[in-house]
Amino acid sequence: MNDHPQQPVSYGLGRQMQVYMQGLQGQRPTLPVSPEQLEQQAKAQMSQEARGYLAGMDDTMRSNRTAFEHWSIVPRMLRDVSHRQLTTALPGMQLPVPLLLAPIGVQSIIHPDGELAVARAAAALGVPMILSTAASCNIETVGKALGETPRWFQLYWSKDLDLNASFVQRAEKAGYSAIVVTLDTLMLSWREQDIQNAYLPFLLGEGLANYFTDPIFRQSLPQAPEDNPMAAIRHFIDIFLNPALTWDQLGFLRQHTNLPIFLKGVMHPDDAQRTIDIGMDGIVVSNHGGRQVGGARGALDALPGISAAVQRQIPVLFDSGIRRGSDIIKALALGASAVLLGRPYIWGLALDGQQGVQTVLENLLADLDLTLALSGYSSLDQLDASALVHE
Ligand SMILES: Cc1cc2nc3c(=O)[nH]c(=O)nc-3n(C[C@H](O)[C@H](O)[C@H](O)COP(=O)(O)O)c2cc1C
Ligand SMILES: CCCCCCC(=O)C(=O)O
Repeated sequence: MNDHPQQPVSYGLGRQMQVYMQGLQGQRPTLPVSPEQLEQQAKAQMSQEARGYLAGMDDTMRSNRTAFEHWSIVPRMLRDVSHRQLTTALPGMQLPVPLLLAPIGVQSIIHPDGELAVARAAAALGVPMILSTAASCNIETVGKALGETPRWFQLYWSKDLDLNASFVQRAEKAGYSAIVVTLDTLMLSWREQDIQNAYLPFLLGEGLANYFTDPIFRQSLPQAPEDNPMAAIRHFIDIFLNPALTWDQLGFLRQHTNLPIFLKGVMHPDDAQRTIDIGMDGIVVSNHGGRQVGGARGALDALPGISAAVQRQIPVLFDSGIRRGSDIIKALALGASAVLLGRPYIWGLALDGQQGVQTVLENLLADLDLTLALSGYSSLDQLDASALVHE
């Protein structure tokens, strides 16, 4: 089954046959295979607060999905797709698959093992993970759980420059190989469900592991967070909100790390050009999964214009609305080098911890591998806009 050394048996045909063979022994998949059913089942077992926090603006999330529906793959036939290549090259690194786990904060509200369960699943499959600044488990502990698996660190740029530098240095020391600075969350949006539930996990001290373990953060407090958590939370809120941030301040990061720096949340070609002008290494086209700007453009609709502006000078990554293998193919054909998976792995986490995340990833990679082959492509670099029509 696995005659190609670069392809683990769990992709494509291997995964498909494994599931059918288990069916012959009376076993059914433990998690829903369809993303829609997975979402429904996961939400049904979450607390109202966790479900509300995971939500986004309905209209922007709908735009994200509609954008995918307007592009169709045009399959090509008889092109020998017996050996597929899912690796993708980014500056200074080779990714085993064109997929990374998007930074998602405060996973302890979804499952008690949170980011650790996700890291173990990522490590089992070699899928790179991006750890959020607002994680419920710290940079070093998650780094250890990942072993040799590639990991990136997502930075929320706070008002405290020394703290930003400290986070990046900790990430570098713990083996993280890129920094992702998120631009679209300098403040939290008007989140209707959270407001209705009067719930924000950070105010309960959740999702602050990186802050509470940081020497720079700790030295700004009157007392240690363990002794006076409310003072620590108040200081966090004070420095987190940073609406005054501008492009010219990002250069500071360059002086503090040699790691590649990606800017996440770019939705306009001029902002993509600005990213190149200030010497950054990559872009993540994203509207934060429809969580920040209501009435915003679907992220995939922004991708062709940004790819055209960037002209492959730096890699363009993509997220917001990836649910199936065909979605990944569409994003890659429109110029992305890789995609970030958001909520689907969190639904797997909610339903079955580490195993749930692993199953979601195995299914998605199998779907990607088969859809790529059946569309007539054997490697990702063959994909371009000619693989699609817009209708
Ligand atoms: C509950 C939740 C928390 C998130 N936390 C972060 C975060 O801490 N940092 C960040 O850059 N993006 C965060 N994101 C955005 C994701 O990285 C990603 O952009 C988004 O989930 C992609 O959309 P999708 O979920 O529709 O695939 C979060 C998203 C969700 C759903
Ligand atoms: C006040 C802390 C906000 C952290 C934001 C985490 C995030 O990106 C999201 O909820 O979305």
